[in-house]
Amino acid sequence: MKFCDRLFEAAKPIWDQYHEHPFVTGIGDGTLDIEKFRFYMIQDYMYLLDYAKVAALGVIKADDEKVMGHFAQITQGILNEEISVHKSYMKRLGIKEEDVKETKASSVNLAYTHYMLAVSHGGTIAELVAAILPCAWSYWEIGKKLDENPDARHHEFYGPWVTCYSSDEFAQAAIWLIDYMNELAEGKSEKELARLEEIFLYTSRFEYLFWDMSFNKEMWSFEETRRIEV
Ligand SMILES: Cc1ncc(C[n+]2csc(CCO)c2C)c(N)n1
Repeated sequence: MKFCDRLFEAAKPIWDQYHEHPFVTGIGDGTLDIEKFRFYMIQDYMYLLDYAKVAALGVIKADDEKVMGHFAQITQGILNEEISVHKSYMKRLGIKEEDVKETKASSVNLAYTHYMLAVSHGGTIAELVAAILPCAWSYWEIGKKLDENPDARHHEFYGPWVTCYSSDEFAQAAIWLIDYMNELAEGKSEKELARLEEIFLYTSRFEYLFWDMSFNKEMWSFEETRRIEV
């Protein structure tokens, strides 16, 4: 059994819930309230900028030239391709650059990105990969599942999102990270593997919370700052 099979089994109870979440099913059948998607887009745009920084830390932490190049490609892909899907949605939704700059990160978004950044700054390359793997891998799983509905990619509004995340390019990015995680796990002690699994499960949980926060348009769930607008 490869290490990623173990990770997949351990995370299954969390990942199964992504597929049932109303935000995800709503993208698939086109019923998701556009205002919820608007909230998600702005928070996700901020998330991606931090993810691009984490991938750039991969360039720093890796010592193999090919691996360094791959991480550089992830950063480049996010900044120049994935973000272009976000930009086109933002245009359709009338979201301006200033709107994004003026918006604060939600509690879940901040906790998630700062957890990834902390693990990546302080940890090994294996810990960095464990932290970012649920992001790439679970979106691929979600994209594939949504694409099983032949109408999903043709939906007038959510179609481009489904097409983007079920694309071969995203599949390849996820597969590369899975293979690299398996390679990094080889020869590690059970203590080290358990630490990698712990990180993987934490960011898997954050992925669920990100869907849920978007569905509820939740910024900070206490009275004082509830008035922060998006
Ligand atoms: C909260 C959140 N989680 C995951 C993704 C998806 N994603 C982000 S970067 C990347 C490419 C990795 O190679 C992928 C698939 C997202 N957009 N937002």
